[in-house]
Amino acid sequence: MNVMKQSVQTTETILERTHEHEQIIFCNDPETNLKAIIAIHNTTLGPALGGCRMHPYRTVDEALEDVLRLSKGMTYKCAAADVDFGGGKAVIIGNPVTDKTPNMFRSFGQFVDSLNGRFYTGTDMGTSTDDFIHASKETNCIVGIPEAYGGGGDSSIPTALGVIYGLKATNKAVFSTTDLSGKTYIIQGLGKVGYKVAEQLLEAGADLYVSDINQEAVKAIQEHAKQVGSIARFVSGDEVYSVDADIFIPCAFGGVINDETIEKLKVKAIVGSANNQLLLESHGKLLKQKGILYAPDYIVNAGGLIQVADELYNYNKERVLTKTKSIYTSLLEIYKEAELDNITTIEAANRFCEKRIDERRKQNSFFTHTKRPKWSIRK
Ligand SMILES: NC(=O)C1=CN([C@@H]2O[C@H](COP(=O)(O)OP(=O)(O)OC[C@H]3O[C@@H](n4cnc5c(N)ncnc54)[C@H](O)[C@@H]3O)[C@@H](O)[C@H]2O)C=CC1
Ligand SMILES: O=C(O)CCC(=O)C(=O)O
Repeated sequence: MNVMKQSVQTTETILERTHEHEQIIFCNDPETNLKAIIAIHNTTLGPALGGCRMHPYRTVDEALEDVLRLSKGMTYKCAAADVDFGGGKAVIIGNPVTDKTPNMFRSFGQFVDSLNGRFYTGTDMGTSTDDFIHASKETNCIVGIPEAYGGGGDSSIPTALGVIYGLKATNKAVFSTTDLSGKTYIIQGLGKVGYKVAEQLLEAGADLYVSDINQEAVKAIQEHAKQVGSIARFVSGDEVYSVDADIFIPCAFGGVINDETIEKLKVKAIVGSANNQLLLESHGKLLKQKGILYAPDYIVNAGGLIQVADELYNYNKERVLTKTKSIYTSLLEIYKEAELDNITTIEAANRFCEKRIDERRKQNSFFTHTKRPKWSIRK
């Protein structure tokens, strides 16, 4: 009896905790050791679209928290980038270095397919385009696979480009120049996105501080720095927040901007690809009080989304580059609005996205005619 009561309460707690989301799918396949969660946050703008992360979460609770936050972020990212998709994301519980198998990703593809076009997915932290070649054998709802397999290719390339445009806009706002040289940047995470950002900054003549638990990536970027006559100094995970530099570029995990790290930060701005950089929205206020300009993560890192969304409309490289470039102007507009209304940059960005979603919800309020959705091109 007590056990029954407890389990009912637990279910209610989960429903309360996920009340902002439309649908949560828990996926278990003992044959392939797949344990995954797919979260669909909001499909007002279209079917959910968002990458799949693989991480050795310590508990299912930690994985659930991550996927809830990531999928909500995708709803805002889609609205800001003006693509007709909604917010969704997936997480696979496991170590990306030791636990991956092709069959695990085929199994994941089967779960995605069972959603019948409500969720499209591709790479994120801990997953690669190769993983999704396996998943794409089971479903058409995979994006970001190589062009040779019918996809648009590695989405971290436009993501990194978007970060560079974000850095130019922020340099313009803080230092009155779009020139990236002559400044020092701290990059946390030299993975698919961070490494490409580091290369482009070094080539532009910037000095870097870099931090990654993967020493191979650190060595490789230091070698690249030597070749182009710049410097990439290694800093440990503890030191990364207190380095005296101009801009902090988080390109690894979320929640890195919190009470503890804000106290240490000496930079003038934060512009990075990591999703959910602010542990809480209130940390945006603390940054503002400290005079640190925060570039909202989902504006800066939208390049990958722009590319994978475009794949679903018949991919066009020029269009992707033009839309990615517009991250520069979007960010400057957000900085301006935040200043005018004396609000934080994340408040200004959220307000813009919520307005766009509300307007679309109203437009969808009456039936016109049966139409084939644009996004079913590949069905
Ligand atoms: N791949 C993409 O196109 C997009 C990625 N993002 C976000 O950008 C971030 C990075 O994504 P990817 O580069 O794709 O991931 P990735 O898995 O390729 O790279 C992550 C890097 O962070 C490093 N790392 C892990 N723990 C660390 C720690 N404690 N300190 C320093 N480095 C650490 C890893 O060793 C790895 O080199 C993630 O938050 C992801 O959600 C956002 C939009 C698109
Ligand atoms: O970049 C991608 O492959 C998909 C978009 C996404 O998941 C993201 O922007 O976080």
